[in-house]
Amino acid sequence: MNQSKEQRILNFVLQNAVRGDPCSVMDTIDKYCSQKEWAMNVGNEKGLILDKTVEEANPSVALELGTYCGYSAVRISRLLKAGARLLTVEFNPEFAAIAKQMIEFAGVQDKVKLLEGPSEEIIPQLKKKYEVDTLDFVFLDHWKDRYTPDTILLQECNLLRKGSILLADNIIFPGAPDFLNYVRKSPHFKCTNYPSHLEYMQVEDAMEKAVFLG
Ligand SMILES: CNc1ncnc2c1ncn2[C@@H]1O[C@H](/C=C/CNC(=O)c2cc(-c3ccc(F)cc3)cc(O)c2O)[C@H](F)[C@H]1O
Ligand SMILES: [Mg+2]
Repeated sequence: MNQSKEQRILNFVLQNAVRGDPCSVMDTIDKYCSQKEWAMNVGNEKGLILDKTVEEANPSVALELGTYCGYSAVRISRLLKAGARLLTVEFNPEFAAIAKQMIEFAGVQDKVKLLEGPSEEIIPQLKKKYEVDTLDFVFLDHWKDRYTPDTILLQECNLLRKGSILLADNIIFPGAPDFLNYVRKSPHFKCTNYPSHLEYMQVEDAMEKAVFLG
């Protein structure tokens, strides 16, 4: 049975990256996906915007929606302070299995909890089952039409506090127009746009930061 692209990416990391070195894992994925097979990792250009936003948030508890191969889970968790944790949500079992191995190879498994299942089911469980009080940082990078319903669900579940920072990928390409509308029109969010480019391509893209005002 021939391998998936995601399996090929993982194998390339296992054979070429340095075990326990998150930057080496990120660089190796970026090398493979820019030279051999494109994949929807946030990449290094938008990754720098992600880094700066994580550093600004300095989260104790961070949430990622859409783990995929684990590139941004490694990227985010490498910046977390001692005792801080990232909860990352992925409902595709193949992707979850790849991401789990990627996270362990990078040596960040003690900071990352991969939650397998749909975000709409997991978000309502975060307080009771995963002992979350509120979220300091949320990275949205899953299906683009789910950004808005999940942002509303996070509020309904009382998971955001004054100053919680949301960062959304792919605002231009593939685009998340309803999310952009929702957060920019809402009196509960202060929004900032960060123009960038689609990962590994010279196509315009952007990220949107939305700070919850309470
Ligand atoms: C809905 N609830 C979910 N719960 C848990 N895991 C989920 C859920 N929904 C999806 N997942 C999981 O999250 C991931 C989904 C990522 C989607 N990302 C993209 O589509 C995406 C697409 C492009 C793109 C650009 C140009 C082009 F020509 C083609 C594609 C670029 C990007 O940076 C993206 O992020 C994963 F696949 C899915 O199982
Ligand atoms: Mg993306």
